[in-house]
Amino acid sequence: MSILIDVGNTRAKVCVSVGRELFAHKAVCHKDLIDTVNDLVSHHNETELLMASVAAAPLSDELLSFSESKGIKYQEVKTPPHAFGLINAYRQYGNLGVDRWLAMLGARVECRAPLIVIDVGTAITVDLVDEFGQHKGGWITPGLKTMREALFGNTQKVAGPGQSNTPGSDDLSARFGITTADCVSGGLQAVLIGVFQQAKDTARRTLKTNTAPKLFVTGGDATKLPDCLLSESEYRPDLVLQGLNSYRSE
Ligand SMILES: Nc1ncnc2c1ncn2[C@@H]1O[C@H](COP(=O)(O)OP(=O)(O)OP(=O)(O)O)[C@@H](O)[C@H]1O
Ligand SMILES: CC(C)(CO)[C@@H](O)C(=O)NCCC(=O)O
Ligand SMILES: [K+]
Repeated sequence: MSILIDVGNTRAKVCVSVGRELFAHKAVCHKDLIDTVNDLVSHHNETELLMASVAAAPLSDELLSFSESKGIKYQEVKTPPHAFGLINAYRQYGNLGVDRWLAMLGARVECRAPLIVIDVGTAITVDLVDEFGQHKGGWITPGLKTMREALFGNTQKVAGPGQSNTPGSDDLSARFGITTADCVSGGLQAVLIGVFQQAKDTARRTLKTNTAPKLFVTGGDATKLPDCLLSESEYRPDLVLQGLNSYRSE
């Protein structure tokens, strides 16, 4: 039995794994991580901690000390040049975010055909993998909350109390808004639709094929994608944790 920890820039995602099965999922803010892990450790014996982080180092150090104090095996996964049949496209392989690496691994477990992973978190990342497991590269763009905060932080009149600024299932990008709230929501949806469309086009051109690769979506804001994007995607909330599960030692 292992405890898997995916530390993102906004939140940490934690779960317990037995074989291929993941359960007891939790998403917590960084300051609650140790307590959450401690709670899981006290309810499950013979555990090992497996973690991957794109956040600042102190959290990894805290988890290491915690594991040592409990006498639990601890492993931090870093982005490798290749592993489990997946090949990193970055020449400076360690610079590729480990969450991007693990999400691709998680998708590859399920699909050996060409695939795109779109992770809608603090940042939105796009990554393409071909049928041979070769990562072909990707994109990094601001996430929804990051875009909203940048917009509101740099304008006087765009943010306002009571305005709903999250894109919903209503396709606001199909028409133009006539309230500030609709203009912002529609604008964010248009950005998302543009990223998806461009990802599919660029993937087809990169792979020199007319077939669109299978599209996997994950991340804390994936459920806020407009219906037209969700309906063409495989939604896997725990893709990064699934990838991390490949590293279990048991
Ligand atoms: N309870 C919550 N607390 C904070 N953010 C939440 C919550 N529920 C959903 N979200 C959304 O999830 C987004 C973060 O997604 P996620 O947790 O996947 O990011 P992350 O893994 O921390 O970030 P990244 O991997 O990009 O560094 C936030 O921008 C926010 O809009
Ligand atoms: C892009 C994020 C923030 C997405 O979580 C993360 O994967 C990261 O910090 N990456 C490092 C830069 C890179 O992947 O090139
Ligand atoms: K993430």
